[in-house]
Amino acid sequence: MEAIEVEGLRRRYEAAGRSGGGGGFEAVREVSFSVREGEIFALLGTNGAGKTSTVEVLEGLARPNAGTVRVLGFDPFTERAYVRPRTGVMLQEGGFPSELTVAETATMWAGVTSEAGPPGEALERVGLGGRADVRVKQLSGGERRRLDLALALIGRPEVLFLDEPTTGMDPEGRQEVAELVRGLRAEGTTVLLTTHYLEEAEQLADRLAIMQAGRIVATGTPEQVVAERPSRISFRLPAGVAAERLPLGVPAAVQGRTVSVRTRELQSALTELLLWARESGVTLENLQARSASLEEAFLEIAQAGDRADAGVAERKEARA
Ligand SMILES: Nc1ncnc2c1ncn2[C@@H]1O[C@H](COP(=O)(O)OP(=O)(O)OP(=O)(O)O)[C@@H](O)[C@H]1O
Repeated sequence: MEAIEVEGLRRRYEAAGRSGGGGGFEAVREVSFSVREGEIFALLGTNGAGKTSTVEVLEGLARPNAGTVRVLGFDPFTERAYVRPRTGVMLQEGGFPSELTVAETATMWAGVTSEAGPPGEALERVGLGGRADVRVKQLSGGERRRLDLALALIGRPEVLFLDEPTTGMDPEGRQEVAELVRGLRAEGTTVLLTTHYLEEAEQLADRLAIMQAGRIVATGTPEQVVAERPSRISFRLPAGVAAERLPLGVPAAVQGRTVSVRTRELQSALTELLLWARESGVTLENLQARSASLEEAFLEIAQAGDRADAGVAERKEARA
């Protein structure tokens, strides 16, 4: 069953001082995706792509301008009473009173959460068990994110929204949160997260969507998104061999003595290259062949989007 369903979602911010009609800014433009029960789904995109604007609608904090959104089968805005107790939300800025201690904050939060578990258990889970008596204002940025996460977990949610959960954490902290999120998935929790750490998304997400200027421009499993991008072969140009003599059908870029080739046919290009090297009696030093990473795929998509935006701006200028 689908835990989250988004169909044709649009969200517009009205220009200051006016409502309805034209003007304003459309931050989310016809976004559709779904997240299955027990799945980890990552929403990725450059700054301002529309991730938070989308997630806020799913959290019931804002009403869509168009389209439909369902969380556990309910409208999170109009049927908030059914959805809210079953979801956990970790916002980008928790904003809790900084004079309270970690334990007091968790206890206070448990008091306003229906079917809350023991606050201490949630703190232990995020590795803050030993920091219970520390005031919130004395926590590091990464520890505050952990506290935000503990609060999101207190109601033992079926669906968990994590908006940039690991921002400000050191690599070890990020790894711990990744482990925790995997543990939650094993228990059947559905997780929707936004992140700027692409490696994190690649390792953690069952499926993901990349947003650009309010639209989804790529979606699928991390492997599917990456598979659409060319792989890369690189090696040192053997002494006495001119780059033009290389057998690769695809244009190779030569920088200094390093040759790099981008290809969608990694296996056949590599076979061709290795056969040529054997026949020519040359050694290809520093030979590397690898599929694109999610980071490369992301950058390529983002740059293509920027070029498209520039094209639109140019056309608009030409018409003006
Ligand atoms: N309250 C608001 N009023 C007007 N415009 C807004 C408002 N909130 C966000 N925006 C605009 O909507 C766009 C999308 O913002 P959003 O915060 O959803 O992006 P994001 O993908 O979450 O970015 P980030 O990665 O920086 O958090 C941005 O251009 C932003 O400036």
